[in-house]
Amino acid sequence: MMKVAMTIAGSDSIGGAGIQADLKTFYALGVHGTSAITAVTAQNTAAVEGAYYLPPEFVGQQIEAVAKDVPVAAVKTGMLASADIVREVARRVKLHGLDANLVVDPVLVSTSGHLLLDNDAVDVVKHELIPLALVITPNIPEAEVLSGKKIKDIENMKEAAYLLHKLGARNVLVKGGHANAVDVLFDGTEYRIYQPEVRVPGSFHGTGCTLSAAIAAELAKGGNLVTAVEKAKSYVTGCIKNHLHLGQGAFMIKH
Ligand SMILES: Nc1ncnc2c1ncn2[C@@H]1O[C@H](COP(=O)(O)OP(=O)(O)OP(=O)(O)O)[C@@H](O)[C@H]1O
Ligand SMILES: Cc1ncc(COP(=O)(O)O)c(N)n1
Repeated sequence: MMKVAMTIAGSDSIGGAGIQADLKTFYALGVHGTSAITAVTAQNTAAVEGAYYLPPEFVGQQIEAVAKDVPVAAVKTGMLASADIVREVARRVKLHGLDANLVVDPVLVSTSGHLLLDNDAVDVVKHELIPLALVITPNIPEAEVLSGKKIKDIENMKEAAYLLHKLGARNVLVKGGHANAVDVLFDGTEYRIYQPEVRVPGSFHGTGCTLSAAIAAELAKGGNLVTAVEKAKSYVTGCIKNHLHLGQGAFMIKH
């Protein structure tokens, strides 16, 4: 039977990141994609021009409608917008037993520089959502904010992963797209280094969303985390290699 994955994230009108990237990834990797939208953004490859947050209880209602109807094998979270939405998502994850394969992408700021999570929500993500996660997938700036540690090299990525693991996530993947595209996975005991097949020059929109959605898709199909990350990295590298120059800002990756 086809496996079901869910994304809890924001809508991106230009179709490169957020819910749109996640559903394309789920489709490409052969799982049925479902969604709970947290916010609707008016954005393009150059800027986020506006963001409209949905009421937290309506985010919860979307999760409930899906979870009571189909078996959700894996979930990823992306843009969560406000502290109250984060609290509602954490509550629903527990209520519907969605934490076994929960991938938390702690999205803070867009590539174009817009805040996608209110400042007062950062502590709620740290203390209420991250402890439920099978894996969290911060990029370097997010790992710096969440761990309080400056990151300059792979040793620093390992140190940040170690500190973030203490928040209660079962695994931590620090992504190196903002450096040399080497990613570091820490499971509490061992560090694994994922080398990119190639580091493509340029700035890309939606790479992090795509990677976390691909990890969720591979987990939904029954893979373990180490191979799910490996396959997800290879999927996102392929999308980056096939990028398109559609807009005025960051490149659009191609699924
Ligand atoms: N230029 C690149 N070439 C190859 N791989 C890349 C490149 N940029 C990012 N990646 C890979 O893409 C994945 C996403 O990492 P990245 O650090 O870009 O996340 P992010 O900053 O959250 O993404 P987003 O642009 O969606 O915010 C990682 O596996 C990273 O190594
Ligand atoms: C709705 C939404 N979710 C996530 C991102 C992050 O992606 P990026 O860092 O590539 O801008 C985004 N821009 N918009």
